[in-house]
Amino acid sequence: MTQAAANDADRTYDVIVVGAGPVGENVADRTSAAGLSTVIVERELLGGECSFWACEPSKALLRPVIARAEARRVPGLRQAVAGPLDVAAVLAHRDEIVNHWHDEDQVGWLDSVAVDLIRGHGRLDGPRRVTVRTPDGGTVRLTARHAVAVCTGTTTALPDTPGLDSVRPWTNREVTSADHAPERLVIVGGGVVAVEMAAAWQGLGSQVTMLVRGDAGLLSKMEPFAGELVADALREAGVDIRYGASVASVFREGREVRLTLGDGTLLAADEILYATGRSPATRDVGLDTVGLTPGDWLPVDDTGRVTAVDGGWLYAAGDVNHRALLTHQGKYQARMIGDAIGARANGEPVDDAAWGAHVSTADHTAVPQVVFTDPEVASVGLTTREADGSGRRIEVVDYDIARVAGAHQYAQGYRGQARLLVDLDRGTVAGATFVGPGVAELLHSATVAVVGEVPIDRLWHAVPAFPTISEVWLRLLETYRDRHQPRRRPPAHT
Ligand SMILES: Cc1cc2nc3c(=O)[nH]c(=O)nc-3n(C[C@H](O)[C@H](O)[C@H](O)COP(=O)(O)OP(=O)(O)OC[C@H]3O[C@@H](n4cnc5c(N)ncnc54)[C@H](O)[C@@H]3O)c2cc1C
Ligand SMILES: NC(=O)c1ccc[n+]([C@@H]2O[C@H](COP(=O)([O-])OP(=O)(O)OC[C@H]3O[C@@H](n4cnc5c(N)ncnc54)[C@H](O)[C@@H]3O)[C@@H](O)[C@H]2O)c1
Repeated sequence: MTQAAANDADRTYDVIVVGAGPVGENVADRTSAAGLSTVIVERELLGGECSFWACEPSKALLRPVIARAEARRVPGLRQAVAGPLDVAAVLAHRDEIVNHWHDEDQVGWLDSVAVDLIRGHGRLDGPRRVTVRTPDGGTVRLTARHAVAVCTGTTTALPDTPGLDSVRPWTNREVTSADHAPERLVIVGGGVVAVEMAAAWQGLGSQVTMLVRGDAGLLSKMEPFAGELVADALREAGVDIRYGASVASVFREGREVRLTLGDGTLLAADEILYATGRSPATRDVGLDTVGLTPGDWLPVDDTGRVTAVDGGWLYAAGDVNHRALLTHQGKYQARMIGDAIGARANGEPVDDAAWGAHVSTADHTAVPQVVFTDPEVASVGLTTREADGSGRRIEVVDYDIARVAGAHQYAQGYRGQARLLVDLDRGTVAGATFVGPGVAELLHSATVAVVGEVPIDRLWHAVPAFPTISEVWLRLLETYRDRHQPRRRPPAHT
């Protein structure tokens, strides 16, 4: 039964989940599957940021931009896609993907997995208790027999730049739901949201200017060549990327946003997007009632229990625990956490050894991510910088993907780069990064290799089909082998 009555007095459930983004939904699904009565509290739309203002709409905007760029590299097809995109059709498709910002599909799914829904703003109210302020002004008081899971996600972190309050800056919400391409769009930031949205809106007709602080380049948390290749392509698409650029002040005059940069440069735009990272949505969830500080992230152990709270009843999953701000990784945590809550409540053993059924071990060593730009960036596990500080003996193996036969078939003038990090003591892959058109679907092979700790010797038997871009695996193995077993020179023929 969903949509529990708004002012249904006090109610008791086995499990209360606050926040019905992709992560909260999955926690609730698993606790319900364990036979626990479960209620989920959501103040906006079921499906959360990801479904309506992040992953889904952003990928809908990017897909035609990437497809067109790729088609333009295929001889014989290039001429057919020389023109501009049909922006109205792209936006209409985006609207369909987000179901016009309605969540009845998710409500139906919740019903099918026997989870109750209460619409409203949830706040902790002491141990195991949650109070919900409902849209009609009512209050529902909930008590959990076993667990409360906070899955409230994040919002855009905005700096305190003078004037920012008054300009109505775009965040991920406006940039993914806009109904037209602004003529001039300034993007502050050089991370994942910034590069994806720069690619999308430049492709849809805006003149994009990126203001990137410092000199670390784009995508600074990834291998440096990732940001470099993406920057090259963005520039070729017409994006103006300015490094070492900060916004000193900003104001809106009429419809125009006026900026003064740190070096005194003046800039004008129609909209300004802040893609400057995320803040936990914990300011108003009653953390103070359980001894925590409002606005903080919620660090957890590997079974998802909030470490700073006694009693083991409070869990946090997804963005809000700050482990990996990605939908798939949050949903992975949710499955483990939901099952761990179920095991504990049912008096069953908790399998909390590394890689066990109730722990999110992969959060530490094997987080996959794809950046959906042209070229795509796909990475999992350690980067070279992380390896440097890890104390592990790591060897870096690089290969130019353009030299792979599958890449020649894929696109004329293919540009791409692959990097494997080999753990020399274990003889396994510790990390991988692929940059290039069409590499997103290569990533899961690397994730399996990292999580499965597949020995390099065994990887020789995983034969990539010819002529696919996956043959880069073979070239990486050959590069590694030839370094360790230099070719011997055959004797001269006499
Ligand atoms: C532009 C953009 C693009 C992205 N693209 C990708 C991508 O392609 N792939 C990927 O893996 N990740 C992507 N991400 C990250 C992804 O969106 C997040 O990792 C994911 O949404 C986290 O899910 P969550 O359930 O933890 O939080 P959210 O999706 O933020 O959901 C939290 C939910 O909790 C609700 N809530 C909050 N407080 C309360 C309260 N007090 N009471 C009741 N309900 C409450 C909110 O309304 C919301 O529905 C992207 C992020 C952005 C900003
Ligand atoms: N395809 C995907 O998987 C995908 C897509 C989008 C977002 N996400 C996730 O969402 C999260 C948020 O993305 P994001 O791009 O907002 O964060 P991010 O941490 O990737 O990048 C933030 C950027 O803003 C800059 N910045 C921070 N504060 C600033 C300030 N005060 N002034 C100027 N610049 C500042 C940083 O230097 C960095 O370049 C990330 O963790 C990301 O993994 C994932």
